[in-house]
Amino acid sequence: MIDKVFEKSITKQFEFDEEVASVFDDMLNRSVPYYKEMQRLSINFACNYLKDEDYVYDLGCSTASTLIELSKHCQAKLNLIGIDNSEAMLNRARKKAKAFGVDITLINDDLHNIDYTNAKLILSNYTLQFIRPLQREKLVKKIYDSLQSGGIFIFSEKVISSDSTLNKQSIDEYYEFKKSQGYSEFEISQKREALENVLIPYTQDENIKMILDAGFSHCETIFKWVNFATFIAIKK
Ligand SMILES: Nc1ncnc2c1ncn2[C@@H]1O[C@H](C[S@+](CC[C@H]([NH3+])C(=O)[O-])CC(=O)[O-])[C@@H](O)[C@H]1O
Ligand SMILES: O=C(O)C(=O)Cc1ccccc1
Repeated sequence: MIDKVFEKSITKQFEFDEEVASVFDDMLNRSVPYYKEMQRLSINFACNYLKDEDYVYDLGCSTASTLIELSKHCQAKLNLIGIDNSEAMLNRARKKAKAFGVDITLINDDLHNIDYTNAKLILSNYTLQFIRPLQREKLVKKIYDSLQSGGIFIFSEKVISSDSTLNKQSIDEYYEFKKSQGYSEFEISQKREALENVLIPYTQDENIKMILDAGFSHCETIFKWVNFATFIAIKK
């Protein structure tokens, strides 16, 4: 279904409710530049590290697109676990996983409550940005502690620039992208307002610092388009 959520006047903050879930795949494809390419790269890099019986967790799995694609592209027989606290998203995830014949354990819970023990790969595309800063640092520490040695964490985030001029230019560039995807100026500004204080982006350097502070031995970006970045972090 086509995303028209922000065509009407909005009075509440952005939420992953039934209305958003019903158009979510279209929303993501039209709102995140190079979403499919970022997903393809996350999966290809992930597959380099995976072998049979490994545990893979997707934090903020939404409609399970990434886990379904991962299972199609990786040779290894994996234990796939998707976590999200939106039942509306998980309903769609269950239907899609069934339709594609992919076995995924889908858990409705807050990301902080999950035991990620023995994870080989933890994925989290465009989800940490919705976690409050102090909680975010805590979650990343938990991710680090749970990974096996040699395990990896791949995540994507909307980022900001610490240079205010460049930051403004990046926002302008992003709005041009959204216009090119068919969103009107009204929809763009409505969504920006709804996301205020809900989506809290860090700079690229802040993201890398958070990862290294948690204990990871290495972190770098494998993809970046203006203010959207994908990172890979490695636990020694
Ligand atoms: N505290 C939380 N606990 C559990 N889930 C949460 C929490 N906060 C947010 N979520 C969930 O995180 C997901 C973020 S969307 C991820 C896209 C996906 N990774 C994709 O590549 O298709 C990104 C976006 O919409 O920008 C939503 O489904 C929320 O319900
Ligand atoms: O659409 C936006 O304005 C964004 O900042 C990215 C985004 C995409 C999908 C859900 C939430 C935020």
